[in-house]
Amino acid sequence: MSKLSQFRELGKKIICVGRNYREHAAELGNPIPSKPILFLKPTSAYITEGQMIKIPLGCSDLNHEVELGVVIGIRASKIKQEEAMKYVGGFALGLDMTARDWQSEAKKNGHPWCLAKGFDTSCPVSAFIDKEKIPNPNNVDIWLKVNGETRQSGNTKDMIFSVEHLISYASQYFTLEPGDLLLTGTPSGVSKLNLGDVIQAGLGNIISVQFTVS
Ligand SMILES: CC(=O)CC(=O)C(=O)O
Ligand SMILES: [Mg+2]
Repeated sequence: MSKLSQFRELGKKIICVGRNYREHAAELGNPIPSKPILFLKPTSAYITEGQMIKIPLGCSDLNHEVELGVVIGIRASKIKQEEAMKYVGGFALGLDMTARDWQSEAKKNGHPWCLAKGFDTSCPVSAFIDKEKIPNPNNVDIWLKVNGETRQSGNTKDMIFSVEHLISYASQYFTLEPGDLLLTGTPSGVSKLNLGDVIQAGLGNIISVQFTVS
């Protein structure tokens, strides 16, 4: 697997992890999870560079969440943490775009986050990153700027649950298939976006992307 088009075409699922960084859980007033919090986005949420992030109709608080994405390379079901990296095909940078006003409302009412997290254009992604370029996914700088100003700056070493733990955990419940994308949660610094904002985000100097909000 060497091209983004492959993971988009093959990918059947976008599995996301919530509250995987203590500081992000704290900034939204959420408790620290004792096990991974998983949710799904539809693959219709994907966009790639050159496409615009659209503020969904009626949303008044669109937020950015920059995340390390793990692209599954080999079908995996009920695998152990120790063998998890064998199933990784590569990586990607992903943005878990979130309608925060809708998510807050859903949380208050005990409703699912489907609309708040899964609307069209809610999953901008980078090109596929070869596995060898990230020998240790649990120690990668991750950053995001809006109009040139740094908003998120973290490192995956601060994740509560490691990449291996997340893959193993998710595989106990979902069969992971080649091309599936696992978004591993966002560090602190999420903030509101406005029409015309330009987002730049990256993993250290391994990869960077740019998207405009329209
Ligand atoms: C509170 C959230 O939106 C959870 C989430 O997606 C995260 O990355 O953390
Ligand atoms: Mg997220």
